[in-house]
Amino acid sequence: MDNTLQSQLQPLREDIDRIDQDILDLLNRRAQTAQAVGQVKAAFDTDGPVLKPEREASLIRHLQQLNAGPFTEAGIESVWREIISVCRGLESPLTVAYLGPQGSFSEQAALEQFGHAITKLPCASFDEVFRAVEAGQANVGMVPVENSTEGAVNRTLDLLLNSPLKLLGERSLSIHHCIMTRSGTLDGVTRVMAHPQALAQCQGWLTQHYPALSRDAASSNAEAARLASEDPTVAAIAGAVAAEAWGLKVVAAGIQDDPQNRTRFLAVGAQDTLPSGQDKTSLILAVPNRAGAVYEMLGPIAENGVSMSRLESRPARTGQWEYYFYLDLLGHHTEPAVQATLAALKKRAAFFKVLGSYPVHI
Ligand SMILES: O=C(O)C(=O)C[C@]1(C(=O)O)C=C[C@@H](O)C=C1
Repeated sequence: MDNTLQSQLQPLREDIDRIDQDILDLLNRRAQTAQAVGQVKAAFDTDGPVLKPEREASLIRHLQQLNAGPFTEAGIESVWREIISVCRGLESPLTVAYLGPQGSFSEQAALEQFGHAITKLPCASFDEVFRAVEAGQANVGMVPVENSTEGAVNRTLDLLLNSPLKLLGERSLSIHHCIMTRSGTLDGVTRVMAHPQALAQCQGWLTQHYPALSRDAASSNAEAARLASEDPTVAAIAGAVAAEAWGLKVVAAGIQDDPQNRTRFLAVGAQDTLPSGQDKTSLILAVPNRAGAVYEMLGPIAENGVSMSRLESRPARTGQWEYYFYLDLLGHHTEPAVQATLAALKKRAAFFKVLGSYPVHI
């Protein structure tokens, strides 16, 4: 028997070649079917969006349930996000706005959520992301809303309060920060730049290792990387993707104070999202400034057996110690228990705004 490595590998690789050809045929059948879906949508729903977040989420969850392995559940999600991305792109291109420039964590979140077959629209600020979607220059926007170390991203909360856009998805990303420079060392570096959130997430490490470096805010980590690529006295804190995007060398990786550091991103758009089977509803409330008001506000949530996964407050800027409360409830706003809860909350609240229902991302 021929026992060389090559002779054993060859038939297995021939198997893989045949399987790949089958997959390719199936992918093309899927792509043609998606094009047919696109034509039906165009015929019935002249201006309706091609993107159906509820269908994408339920289809991926269903495949994960069917999966017998050894292909992993995470693998199913990332592979099908890309398959759907290409199919969706054949129906109609999806433009996604996010805080740039190239290499930002927002870009990574956008690519993980919508796949690589999108048109990217990197913006200079969160405000610009909202403006781009509101003006129809982008179909959706992807913005960070909370970080596990630093808490809420306040600008996003304020924009959600005033924007007509709705939430259509969420995604949580592991955030591993690196410190990077042109040379790969900190020789000659006098200051470190990053988004204030990232500087805060790495403050312990910076104080311990480089207390003398001045810490300067940039509009985004990727922007700090871009600046560091032009100035050898600047180090940037950003993700490894940004180092590659801007030709920088990583001096130290994983410098965030919490190794489990995560950021949750929200997708915003002009469309409503139907139930996917596992959804969240986000809303903003204000209650009168009197004793017991917050306790009473939460009553209908418990009475209807609805779970609250998040409660955040923001000053209402009235100078009266009044607050907006940002709530995430489990369930779609069309589910009876959530519907009853929202109706009761609306009756009690001085301000009430549903931001939208969207598929839960685990
Ligand atoms: O089912 C649809 O509505 C489609 O357009 C197909 C498809 C897919 O590729 O599965 C593509 C885009 C939508 O966001 C959802 C699903």
